[in-house]
Parts: sequence; structure tokens; C-alpha cells
Amino acid sequence: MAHVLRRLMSAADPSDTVVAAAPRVSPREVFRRFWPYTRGGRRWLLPLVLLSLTGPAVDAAELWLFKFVVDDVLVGRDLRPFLWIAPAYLGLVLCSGVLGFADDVTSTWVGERFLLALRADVFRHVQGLSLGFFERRRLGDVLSRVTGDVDAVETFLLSGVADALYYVVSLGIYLGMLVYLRWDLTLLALVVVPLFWGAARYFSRLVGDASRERRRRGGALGAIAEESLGNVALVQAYNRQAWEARRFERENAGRFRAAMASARIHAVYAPAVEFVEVAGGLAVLALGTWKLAQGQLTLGGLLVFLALIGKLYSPVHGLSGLGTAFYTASAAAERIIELLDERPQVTEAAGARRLHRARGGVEFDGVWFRYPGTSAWALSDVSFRAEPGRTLALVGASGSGKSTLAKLHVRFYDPDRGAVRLDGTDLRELSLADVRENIAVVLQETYVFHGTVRENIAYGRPAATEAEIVAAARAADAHEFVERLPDGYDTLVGQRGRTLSGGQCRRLAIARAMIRDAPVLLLDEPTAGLDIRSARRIMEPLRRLMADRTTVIVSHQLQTVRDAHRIVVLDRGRVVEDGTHADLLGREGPYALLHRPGSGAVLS
Ligand SMILES: Nc1ncnc2c1ncn2[C@@H]1O[C@H](COP(=O)(O)OP(=O)(O)OP(=O)(O)O)[C@@H](O)[C@H]1O
Repeated sequence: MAHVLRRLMSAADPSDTVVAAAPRVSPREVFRRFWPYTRGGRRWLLPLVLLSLTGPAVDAAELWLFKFVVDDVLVGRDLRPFLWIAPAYLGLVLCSGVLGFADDVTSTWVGERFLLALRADVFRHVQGLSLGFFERRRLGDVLSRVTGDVDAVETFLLSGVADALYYVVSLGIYLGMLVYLRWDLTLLALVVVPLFWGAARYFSRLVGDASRERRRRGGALGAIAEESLGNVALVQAYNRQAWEARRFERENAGRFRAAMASARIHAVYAPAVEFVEVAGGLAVLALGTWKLAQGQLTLGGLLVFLALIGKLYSPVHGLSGLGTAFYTASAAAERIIELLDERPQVTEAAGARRLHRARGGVEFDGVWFRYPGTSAWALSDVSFRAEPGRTLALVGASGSGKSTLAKLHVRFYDPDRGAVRLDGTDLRELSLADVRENIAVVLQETYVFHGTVRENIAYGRPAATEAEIVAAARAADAHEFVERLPDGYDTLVGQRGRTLSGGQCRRLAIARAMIRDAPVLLLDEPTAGLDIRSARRIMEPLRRLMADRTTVIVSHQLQTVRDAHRIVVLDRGRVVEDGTHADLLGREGPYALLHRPGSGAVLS
């Protein structure tokens, strides 16, 4: 039987791992991890508990009044007691309304404050993780954790605890009244309690599994939606809509199965519990009727007793069901904990040195680097030096390690061996923010945010004045086209600059780097993806940007490379040549080969 139930309610399909399940965590650990986030609302916890205690008390008083209605008014056929019972009843209802209002508002405030703190912290934490994390994880899953799973933790910690207290207090009050009315009937009513507990324990474990699966599928759905909608142009151009839809469908169906499993568990649990409850109630009714016939109990007393039993079962029911709620919420908490346990690979050393404005000396010294989880070296023993104010060009075939070098340069990763230095100091000894403050980057992928042109340029230095923004745009050869946009600098450019051309995006990125005014410039193929005319057009502003700054440029553009003070040629992660354009051409080595017509030359 248990085996059949388990199969019927199983939600997991381990064959599929778009997003792996987070490691399990004990409820105690969940409390330990998330309790600190209640700090902002902790002083309201006690009033909240007191408020929640008044609810059952008012309920019980209402019931007690009912006993008087039956015994004194109805059975006694006398309206006089009604004159005090009616106002008392109204007073109680009013009182419970006011208390309920205070309880609702306060508990929402405490819960939302908790979420405010937790969500902000999770976001800050994720933002601080190293690039490696984002290259490894699926963004959609991370988003679903930050936005969806965070909310469920609140249920675990606050609503769950508040409910537990409420149930315990209700139980105490109702039990007290029941015993006061008739202890022997109360004992009979309590016989069914262990049955509740047993059922709850069994079912809550099943619910936990189903919830975990639902959360995992939710993350996978987010990941697939983000990937396929984010690349919608590619999906449509290659007619992959149906394939993407199937991928989505598979996760969607998985989530559906998990939701159904959870519904089946609840659907079996609720009637099972109700059966036990009714059986208990009937037994009490039988004995109670007998006591009524014996004159040991009044009619009002019996009715109130039965009503109290109904009320008593609800907290017992609730308390045993809390396990289920806890397991549901802890499935979400596990996913948040996994995220919070992720440590940035690149961290700032204790006592890191501040560096205000660097002179701009860049040095790679015997650098070896392997991407985490891979076995091949992406960089092997790379050494070169860029003198302050000079330009160093990195060339090499695709996959030779140029972008990897760029990533190490801004400390997205640390080398496994060797060192990257700025003005002679290992980047690992410097404040991370200062390293990045001193380097302006224009990356291969042009980053333009959804916002105005002005905001996009000022992203390089938020404190920039209007005049500085315009000056940067002029220097980047962007002013002219910006002026022609419908709202000039206030024009909204779509996400990733979809409403601008590739060259225009690039010029905005150059303006952003201009305004940052850092001593070191890192340009990763600033002309990639542009046609020859557009590429030539941005050369002039690029030169203005590079003047008097140390520039490390990854480029396939012959003009830029030829003008560099030094050229480093990479091949499969190694430096194979190093010198000026004239030197290297004379050597007839790999660099010269790149220029030979008909050689499939990379440099154009
Ligand atoms: N995040 C990553 N994880 C694992 N391996 C990576 C990662 N990024 C790059 N690699 C590997 O490291 C090597 C160097 O890649 P890199 O992107 O630095 O080359 P590149 O010279 O910039 O190429 P391209 O000119 O095509 O941009 C390649 O073999 C690549 O497969």
C-alpha cells in the first residue's frame, strides 16, 4: 500500500537535469541561516505573538456566549439574558475585527521586511560572485531563485512560526475549556490525535519531495525561457521555435507532474484526516448524548463541547500540517542556501592596498590559467609587459586565449600560476574596486543597457556632468548621431542597444570608456562585427581614447595592430612572438603569415 502511494505521488524524474536539485538542508540549518534576516522586524515579533494569542481567546469567548444563548435564552425561553449577551457578542466581534486588522498589518510588515532584507542580500551576493559563476550557471535558474524561491523562505521562518504559535495557543485554550466542561469526553476526543500525527509525518515527507521537484523544474523553466527568449533572433532565423517549445514543454510537463503529485498528496491527506476527525466527533457525540440524558451535561454545554471539538481539531490538524508547509518551504530555502554558499572565486585580500590613480604599467608574468572544471590550459606561461601610455596589441587565431587574457587583466579570474601586475603590484594585493576603477573596458560584446543614451554614457562615471557627457560623446564621434535621435540624449535605447546599429553601440561604449578616464584601457576586439567602413569610422575616436593611456587591445584590425608599440602573438594559450610590426614582419613567423595574401589572413 505504502509502495503504491509512494509511486502515485512521486514527482521526480531524475533522467532530466537542466537544473540540478540543491543539496538538502535540515530545518534547523534553515532557521540558523535565515533568522538573522528577521533583525529589522524582531521588535514586532512579541506584539505579533500576543496579537495572535488573542484570536483564539476571542473565539472561545464567542463560543461560551453561545452556551448562554442555548441554556439561558433558548432552553429557558427567556429573553432577558439576551440583553447582555447581544452587546457582549457585538463587542467581541468588534474587538476581534480591530485585533485582526492589527495582526494582519503587523504580520505582513514583519514578513515583507524580512523579504526586503533577504532579497537585497541575495541579489548583492549574486552580483558579487565571480564571472566564472555566471559562465557556469543558467541565468534563468538564478533569476528564479532570486525572485521566486526567496518568497517561500518567509513562509518557513515567519508565517510558519506564527502559525505554530497560534495553533499551540488555540490548542491550550480549547483544551482548557473542554476539560473544564467535561474531562472524560475530552479524553475520548484526544484518542484520535496520534493518528493525525502519524498521517502528517508520512505525508509531509512526500510533500517535501514533490516541492523540491517543483522548485527545480521552476528553475529549469526560467533557464529555458531566458535562453530561448534572449536569443529569439537566432531561434527564429533557424526555425527552432518548435524545438525550443518542446524543451520548454518538457520542463513544463515536469512541473505539472510535480504539481499533480503534490495535489494528490494533499487530496489523499485531507479526506484521511477528515475521516479520523469525524470518527472522533461521532464518538464524542454518542457519549455526550448519553451524558445529556443522564443530566450530567446541559444542551448548551454539549453544543459548545462539540463546537470546541471542531475548533480543537483545527489547530491539531494545522500543527501536524505545518510539517508539510515546512517541507515545501525548505525546498525553496535549499535553493537559496546553495546560492548563498557560492563563494566568489576572486576575492579581495584582507588589507588589500588602495590604488588611486595608477600610472598604467601592465605586466603578465609567467601566467598559467585553466578555466575551473577544465583540464586544458587556456594560458600557458604567458609573459609580456605594456609600458604606461603605450599600446600593446594581442593577436592570434580564434581560441588562442586573447579574451581569456583580457578577463585576467580585469581580474574576472585569477591566474593559477604567475601574476598579473598593475604598476608592479600583483592585482591580488590591490583593492578589487581600485583595479577596476583604473581600467576602462570596451568588450567584444557591446553592453548597452535599457535606458537613455545619457545614462548609458554616464554609466562609466555616474557623477559626470552634462558637459562631460557631451564632450565624451563628441570625442567618441557619437554626438552627431545622438543629436539626430528623436529625443537626443534622452532617447531610450532598447535592451542591448537593439534600436541602435552595431557601430553606434560601439561609439556609445567608447564614450562610456572616455568618460571613465582611466589610465588603462582594455579593448577586446572593438571593431568586431562591423563592416570595413564602420570599423574605420570608429578608429578615429578609438585613437583619441587611446592617447596617453596604456592600452591592451585585442584586435584583428590591421591598422590598429600595426600602430601598436608592441604586438604579442598568441597561439593555443602561448606567446609565440612578441615585437613591433616591422620586427615581426621581418621574422617571417606566425605574425607575417597572418598578413600573407591568400593565407586566410586573420588581420584585415
Ligand atoms: N568560460 C570558459 N570556460 C571554459 N573554457 C573556456 C571559457 N572561455 C574560453 N574557454 C576556452 O579557452 C580557450 C581560449 O578562449 P578565448 O576566448 O580566450 O579565445 P580568443 O583568442 O579570445 O578567441 P576569439 O578570437 O575567437 O574570441 C578556448 O579553448 C576556449 O574554448
